[in-house]
Amino acid sequence: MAPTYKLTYFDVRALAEPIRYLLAYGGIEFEDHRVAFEQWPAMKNTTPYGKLPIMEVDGEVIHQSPAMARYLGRMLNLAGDDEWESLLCDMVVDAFTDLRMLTSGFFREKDQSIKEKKREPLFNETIPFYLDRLDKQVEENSGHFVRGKLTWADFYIVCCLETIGTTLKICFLDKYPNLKALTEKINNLPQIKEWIEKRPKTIF
Ligand SMILES: N[C@@H](CCC(=O)N[C@@H](CS)C(=O)NCC(=O)O)C(=O)O
Repeated sequence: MAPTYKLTYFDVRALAEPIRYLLAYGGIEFEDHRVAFEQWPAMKNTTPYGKLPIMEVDGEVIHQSPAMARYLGRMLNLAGDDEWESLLCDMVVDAFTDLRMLTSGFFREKDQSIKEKKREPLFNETIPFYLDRLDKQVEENSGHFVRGKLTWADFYIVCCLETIGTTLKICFLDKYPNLKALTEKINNLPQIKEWIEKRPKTIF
């Protein structure tokens, strides 16, 4: 019997969307469980590290969005062709995560004066620093992050870049043609197009 998959996250795209993309790409049926923010405090301590997303695979709980994406990537032959290429996927996702942590820290910052201090260096230095490099990596790897091959790193980064753009209200892709082309390539895959059409419409 095929394993069962239940993905639990908030009713947003953000860190669950790469997982949803990969499940959709693989034609894997899954329960897309969305928790209301008001329900979360009561649920937090029932999760392994007090965070979402989590995914139940045949009832076993797994967590950490990059680990989940990597797991699905291996299952779907989207982790490169050998250990080295698998490492290349991990490295670019980990580098991207450094950026993501900074942008999500900014987005969540409640103290407006701290937020304003962080704004200029984040928008004018940090984000361009990372996006220049990510764009160059795609250019040098024939349109993907790893050696011209479709990998889970493409899915992970394309989805999370979209969230960075939406949450920080910035349209940066026009400045980064290789990231833009990769985003269009992923979003135009037939399974992903179908998922985008049917997924719930959410704020980010
Ligand atoms: N490293 C984790 C981070 C998970 C994470 O930060 N989740 C946030 C939502 S994006 C969360 O659960 N926030 C609620 C909380 O911390 O109480 C991953 O990649 O899955």
